Amino acid sequence: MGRALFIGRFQPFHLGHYKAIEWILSREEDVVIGIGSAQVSYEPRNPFTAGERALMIRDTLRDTNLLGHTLIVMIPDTISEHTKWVCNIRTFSPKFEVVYTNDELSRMLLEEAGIHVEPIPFFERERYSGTRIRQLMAQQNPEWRSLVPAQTARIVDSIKGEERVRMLYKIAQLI
Ligand SMILES: Nc1ncnc2c1ncn2[C@@H]1O[C@H](COP(=O)(O)OP(=O)(O)OP(=O)(O)O)[C@@H](O)[C@H]1O
Ligand SMILES: NC(=O)c1ccc[n+]([C@@H]2O[C@H](COP(=O)(O)O)[C@@H](O)[C@H]2O)c1
Repeated sequence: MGRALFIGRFQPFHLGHYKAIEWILSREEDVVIGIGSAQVSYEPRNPFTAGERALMIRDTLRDTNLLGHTLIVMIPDTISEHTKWVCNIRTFSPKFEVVYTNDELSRMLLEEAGIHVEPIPFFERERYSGTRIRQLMAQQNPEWRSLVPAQTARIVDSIKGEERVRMLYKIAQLI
């Protein structure tokens, strides 16, 4: 039991992410939630700002009493300078013993830097996927609401997020 880092883009924060955090906290004392691609927003694959994503996570964890075991940090990308990304992680996160991620590029970069990496079991991956949720939002299909915590849905509504995703897909000619 120590401190872990869990990295993701959380576009948006969904129930698969929430179950992953519960699972990590069944093995670790504390989890640092690293909001990856923190500098990116208003893109079809990354519609929400780092601040909006932080609110989705904070409000969900506060209402489920996990907030006291978590810390949210922003991790900006180093775009094509992949070897510098681990340096960003060390700059923006407090020290940790292990990183949880299923992203293969992240795993490779972290392991090459001598960091211990563990995978996360997927929870109902066919349902809980950021890509699928953004597609449903772009189609204005309310099914996305059953795939995210109520607190995420509330933040998305407060920023007219469904309309934003639809517009971003339209601009990119994805719908
Ligand atoms: N349903 C899930 N169960 C467990 N872990 C998940 C689930 N969905 C995503 N994760 C993991 O959470 C981390 C962050 O994921 P990310 O923010 O990319 O979500 P995603 O659903 O994979 O989104 P996208 O489809 O936009 O890539 C990754 O390691 C990812 O594998
Ligand atoms: N060079 C880089 O900036 C670099 C390399 C590997 C992963 N990452 C980031 O790590 C995060 C991985 O999270 P996902 O599991 O959501 O893909 C993403 O934000 C991704 O951009 C960044």
